[in-house]
Amino acid sequence: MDEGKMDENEWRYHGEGNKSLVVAHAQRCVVLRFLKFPPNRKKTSEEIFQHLQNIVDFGKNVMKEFLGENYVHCGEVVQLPLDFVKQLCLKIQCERPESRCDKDLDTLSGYALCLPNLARLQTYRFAEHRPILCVEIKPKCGFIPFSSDVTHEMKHKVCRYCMHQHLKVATGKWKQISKYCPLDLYSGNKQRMYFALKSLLQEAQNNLKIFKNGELIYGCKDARSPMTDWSELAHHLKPFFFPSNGLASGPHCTRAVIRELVQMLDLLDIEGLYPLYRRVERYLEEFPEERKTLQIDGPYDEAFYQRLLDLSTEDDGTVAFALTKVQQYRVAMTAKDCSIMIALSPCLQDASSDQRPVVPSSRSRFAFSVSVLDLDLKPYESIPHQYKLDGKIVNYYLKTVHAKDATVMSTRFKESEDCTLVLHKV
Ligand SMILES: O=P(O)(O)O[C@@H]1[C@@H](OP(=O)(O)O)[C@H](OP(=O)(O)O)[C@H](O)[C@H](OP(=O)(O)O)[C@H]1OP(=O)(O)O
Ligand SMILES: Nc1ncnc2c1ncn2[C@@H]1O[C@H](COP(=O)(O)OP(=O)(O)OP(=O)(O)O)[C@@H](O)[C@H]1O
Repeated sequence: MDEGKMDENEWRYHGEGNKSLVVAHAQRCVVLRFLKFPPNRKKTSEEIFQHLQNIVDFGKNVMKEFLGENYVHCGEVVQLPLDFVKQLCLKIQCERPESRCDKDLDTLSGYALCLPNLARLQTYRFAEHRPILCVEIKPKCGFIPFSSDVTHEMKHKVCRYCMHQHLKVATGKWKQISKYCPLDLYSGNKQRMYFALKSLLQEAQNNLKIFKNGELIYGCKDARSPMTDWSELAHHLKPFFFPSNGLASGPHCTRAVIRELVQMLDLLDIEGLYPLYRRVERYLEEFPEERKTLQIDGPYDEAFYQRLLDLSTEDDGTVAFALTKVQQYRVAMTAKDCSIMIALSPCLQDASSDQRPVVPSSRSRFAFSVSVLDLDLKPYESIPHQYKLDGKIVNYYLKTVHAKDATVMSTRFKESEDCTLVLHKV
């Protein structure tokens, strides 16, 4: 990319989350990922550069180690002409979903991340004439906490995602409860995985997006503008799968990535972690200058990674123990909130001779690539928020859903809500 000759007309809005906004190049397989901030919270250019560089280092030194070299694309920090960024920001503003406009794209620093466009195939040079389908799933936390610090019995039965659904609908984030449960998707049981994918299709929320040739064709921008028309989706998908019947590769690829268990670095659950966070906090209040030595805000280097590998849960009362658990928790939180992109492109019968990974479905064959994205380390400061939110989710669930079920129909809870059940009624 020639940063000296940037033209906003060559870029189009691609998507955004809570903290960053992505634009894709119209011809080339690259995207630019910009940070976003609330209007009154501006950061200096130097802080933004450091933040982006930390994201790259964390991807390189930590997440590649946990998830595998092939699945993590760290990209690089680029400096862009401020004029280009300002024009681009104006150009894409009308395409942004209303619910995301509480934060502004950073147009002051000129820094962004340049990454491969993961909605395209990553395993070989992209041939422009081939159609590409890409499924993006944000699976969320796929296990029930096993820590003895958990105080609510319900957390051993109903997973955080399923409980959180009730609070999200009550607060108007989404209109209806999704039947998707991450434990189904991660189960390895075909029927449960099928149910999970079907439920994602029925109620995509921010957990499922489908792109065709890089354009979003299925997904939910926000509760106000759902974009989930099944017949339109079928129309888009038909050329990919007809005459074979059924999606072939998604769950298998996903499972290969998920098997790595990074999420389970959350060994103590937020309930067990919070007192350790407080211990680190007390230490930092006394010795603020130690923040750097403890690598709270980076650098996320090899030494940082090595310390994450200590899985002991025996608390010797030290700050070092507390710090290790805090850093492991931050990594687990990151893995619980990342997305997986599976790009698929139909290929010819002899494609295996090109040494591309190929998924055979009943009739068609697909070259594919799998990538994990949004691997920014969760901030240390978000731990108190996590602690409060956890209590809020469980209490809301216990007060409303479970209480109602217990009085109206005592057996209904077990049948409909228990995430540890193996089979679903379909
Ligand atoms: O807490 P959760 O589970 O609601 O996750 C938040 C996500 O909400 P979700 O439930 O997936 O709709 C939330 O996603 P949305 O903004 O709702 O699309 C963010 O990913 C948030 O991360 P961050 O604060 O931007 O780093 C996520 O916050 P973290 O908990 O990962 O810090
Ligand atoms: N390298 C990439 N290639 C293609 N699309 C991407 C890439 N990176 C991000 N995207 C798209 O942009 C969207 C927003 O990116 P991302 O999830 O990183 O945002 P975020 O604000 O950091 O997320 P969160 O809401 O979890 O904080 C993704 O859902 C995905 O569709």
